Amino acid sequence: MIEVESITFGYTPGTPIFEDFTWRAGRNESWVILGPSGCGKSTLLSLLAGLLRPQRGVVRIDGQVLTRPRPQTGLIIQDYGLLPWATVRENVRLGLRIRNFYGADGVHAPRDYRPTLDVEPWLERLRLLSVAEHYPGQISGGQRQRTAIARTLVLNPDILLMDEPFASLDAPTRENLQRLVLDLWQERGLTLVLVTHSIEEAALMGQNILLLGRMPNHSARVIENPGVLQSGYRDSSAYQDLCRQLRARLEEV
Ligand SMILES: Nc1ncnc2c1ncn2[C@@H]1O[C@H](COP(=O)(O)OP(=O)(O)OP(=O)(O)O)[C@@H](O)[C@H]1O
Repeated sequence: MIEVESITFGYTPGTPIFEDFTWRAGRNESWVILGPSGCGKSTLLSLLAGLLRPQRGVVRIDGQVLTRPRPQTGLIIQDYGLLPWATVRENVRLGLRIRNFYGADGVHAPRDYRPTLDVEPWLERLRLLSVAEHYPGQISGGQRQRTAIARTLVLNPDILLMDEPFASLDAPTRENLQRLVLDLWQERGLTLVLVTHSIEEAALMGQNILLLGRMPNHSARVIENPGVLQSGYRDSSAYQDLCRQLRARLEEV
C-alpha cells in the first residue's frame, strides 16, 4: 500500500507543486498519473521512489515512512538508464550484482553471497536472448526498454514505477510493451504506477487514473477504469468514452 499523506513539496520556497496533498494506492493496483506538462507527474514519482522528500507530510509504503529509496521499488525512466558499454545480459545483471554487493537493504552486504545470477529466465521472458551479447547502441528502442524492464524485474520488486516509459517508441512497439507490462503486473502481483501525458495510454494501462492539474495540486482527482483488463478493451466503446472524458477533464485544468 502506498500512502501519500498531506504532503507539501516544492523545489523552491513559496512555489509548492503539491500542497497538503493526499492519495492512496492499494497493493496490486495499477495507477496512471496523467496531467499536463509541468504539473508535477515526475515529481510525484520521485517522491514515491524516495528520491525526493516532502517538506511536510509523509509518504508511507506498507506502513513504513519512506526516507530513502527502498530496494523493493523498481524505477524505470524514459531514457532506460542502460550502460552503453555493457551488453544486454550485463545490463540485466547489473541490479543483481549491486544487490549482492550491498545487500537487500542497500547498506549491508549479505552474509550468504549468492554468485548465481539468474537473469536467463528474464532474458527469455522478455525475448532478449538473441540480442543478449549486443550493446544498447546495437538494439532497437523497444529492445532497450525490454532490457530496462528485465533489469528491474530480476530484482523481484513489489512496486514498479515507470516514467513515460514508451514515449519514444513507435505505435506497434508501444502497444506490444503496454500489453507486456499489463501481463507482468498481473503475473508478478505488482503495484504499478506509470506516468504519462498520453490520454490513450492512461486509459489502456490505469485501473485507476490520478489526474493532476495546475500547481499546487491540493487533492487527488481519481477516475476509475475497471475495464482495463478486459480483452479487446482497446476497441471498446467504454475505452473511447473514457478517452473523451479524460480529454474534457484535461481541458478544464
Ligand atoms: N530539479 C528541479 N528543480 C527545480 N524545478 C524543477 C525540477 N524538476 C522539475 N521542476 C519544476 O517542477 C514542476 C513539475 O515538474 P515535473 O517534471 O514533475 O512535471 P511533469 O508533469 O512530469 O512534466 P512533463 O510532463 O513535462 O514531464 C515544473 O514546473 C518543473 O519545471
